[in-house]
Parts: sequence; C-alpha cells; structure tokens
Amino acid sequence: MTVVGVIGAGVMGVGVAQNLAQTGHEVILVDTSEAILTQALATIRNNCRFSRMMGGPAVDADEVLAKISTGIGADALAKVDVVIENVPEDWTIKREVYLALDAVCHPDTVFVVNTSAIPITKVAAVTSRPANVIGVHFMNPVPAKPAVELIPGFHTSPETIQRTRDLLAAMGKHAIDVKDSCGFISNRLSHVFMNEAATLVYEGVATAEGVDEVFRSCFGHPMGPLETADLIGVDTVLYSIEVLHEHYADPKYRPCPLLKQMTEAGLHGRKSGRGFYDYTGSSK
Ligand SMILES: NC(=O)c1ccc[n+]([C@@H]2O[C@H](COP(=O)([O-])OP(=O)(O)OC[C@H]3O[C@@H](n4cnc5c(N)ncnc54)[C@H](O)[C@@H]3O)[C@@H](O)[C@H]2O)c1
Repeated sequence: MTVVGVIGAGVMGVGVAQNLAQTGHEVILVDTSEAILTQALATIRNNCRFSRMMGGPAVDADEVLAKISTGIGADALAKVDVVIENVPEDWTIKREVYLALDAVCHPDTVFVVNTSAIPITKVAAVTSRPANVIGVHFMNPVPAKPAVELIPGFHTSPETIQRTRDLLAAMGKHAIDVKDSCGFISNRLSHVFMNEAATLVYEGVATAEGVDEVFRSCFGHPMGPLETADLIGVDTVLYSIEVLHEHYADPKYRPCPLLKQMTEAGLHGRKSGRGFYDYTGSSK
C-alpha cells in the first residue's frame, strides 16, 4: 500500500488528499498549524458532501476522513513513498519546503510538484534526488477533474515517471504529457485570459459579470475567467503570472495592477469569501 504525503493543505492540498483517500490511499496531510489542518478536514468533509454537485462521484465523508491523518511540518512525512507538494506559488516557500523534505524523506521517495508555472527542473535542482522529482499539474477542483498535466524534469528517471503514472491511474486521472517549461500548457493559456479579463475590469471597459458572460454565453465556456480566478485564488493567479512574467520577460504576462491590489486587500476569491464576486451571502 502506497502511503502518500500531501504537504500544503490549502485549495489544492485538500482536493489532492480527498482524491487520494476516496481512491483507497492512506494520506498524511501536512501544513504549518493545527488550525489550518482542522479547517482543511472540515473543508474535505463539506466537499465530500457536495461531491456529486461538483461533478465527482458520491463519496462517504467518514470513509474518506478515516484514511487521512495529519501532521505539522516536513518531519511528519519521513516514512511516505510519495509526497505531493501543494504549498504557495512562491519560490522562497517552495525552496525551503523541498530542502526540508529532502533532509527527512527516504532517498527513494518521489516528490511530485504541484505548481502553476515554476519549472520542475528548477525545483529538482534544490534536492539531492533530481531523478525522483516530477511535476503534476492538478486541475481544480481535483476530485472532479479527470486529467492532469504530467511534466518530467530534465533529470526525472523513467522509473519515477512510471510510478507517477501508476499513482495517477489509481487516482482516476488521465495524464497529458508536457515538456518542462514555465506555465506548461494550461497556465500559459489560462493566465493570459485571466490577466486580460482583470485588465478589462481595471480599465472600466466592462464589469466582471460582463466579461464572464461573454465567455459563457458567446464562447460557450462553462465558466468565465474571473469566476475561474476566484476559484483558483486571486493571489495564486497573481503569483503565477508573476512567475511567467519573470521567466519569459515578455510583456504579454505583465500582471494587471488590479490583481496586485486585490491580493494586498485580501480579496483572494472563494477561499477568502470575496474576490471579483462576493461569496459571503447567497449572491453566487
Ligand atoms: N488553486 C488552483 O486552482 C491551483 C491549480 C493547480 C495548481 N496550483 C498550484 O498548487 C500550489 C498550491 O496552491 P493552492 O491554491 O492550494 O494555495 P493555497 O494558498 O490555497 O494553499 C497553500 C497551503 O500551503 C500551506 N503552506 C505554506 N507554507 C507551508 C510550509 N512551509 N509547509 C507546509 N504547508 C505550507 C499554507 O498554509 C496553505 O494552507 C501552488 O503552487 C499553485 O500554483 C493551484
């Protein structure tokens, strides 16, 4: 039985932990405080209840939670076979986390990087095991999304790729192969949409509702880019577009000032109760 460590219990970490547990894996979910972990378990319970509404299967919350134990810091993951990392899209934080994981985990342990844009080879270079480091870009909400991007780094071994493919198949995920490159496929595309959508609102050309309505009613997308930004986390969108901008030095990725202001103001989207839309009442 593969025991999987999930580090970072925010938007993605709770989804990854739930998906693993509901497909029969033992999970150790790790974050920086008991308060965050208590909130994460409550979110998983709630998400299990609404699993079918969110496009996933019917799941029993008690069975899912029975497979998840929790811990503080990387030390809690000393004995796991695989770690799936979901800490913020901030290089300083990710770097520290990989140094800590590398120091405590068994040399055979595979490190799966869940990042929006940071190249996998850059993460692997921090560790003493670059052959065991691989990127998996999960989609949100994780239990409801059938596909992921699979991104081997420069040194990732065929064995690590196969172990990761097997784990993803066991989680019910189809892997789309992508070469290591900042932003992969999905975020090279989606973040340009979301950034430009925010710019339309920033310039007063349209409201958030108007921009999203064009995507839903005219383009036939199920969600507009600003609803999507709220689902992802406005702060995470900003950090990811900043990574793209720094990496490619291309002005097409210049972050919209509105994303910066909203991040500083704590308007982080669904997870904070307010972003481009208000989630505190019944408006959305
Ligand atoms: N939100 C999305 O839709 C989405 C989709 C795909 C990939 N991603 C990527 O996944 C990663 C996580 O994103 P998220 O949206 O879940 O972020 P988030 O801000 O919701 O959650 C991050 C979690 O990491 C925890 N954390 C911070 N430092 C830590 C440490 N040193 N040790 C352990 N835990 C720590 C935080 O307390 C928080 O709970 C990012 O790299 C992001 O770019 C996000």
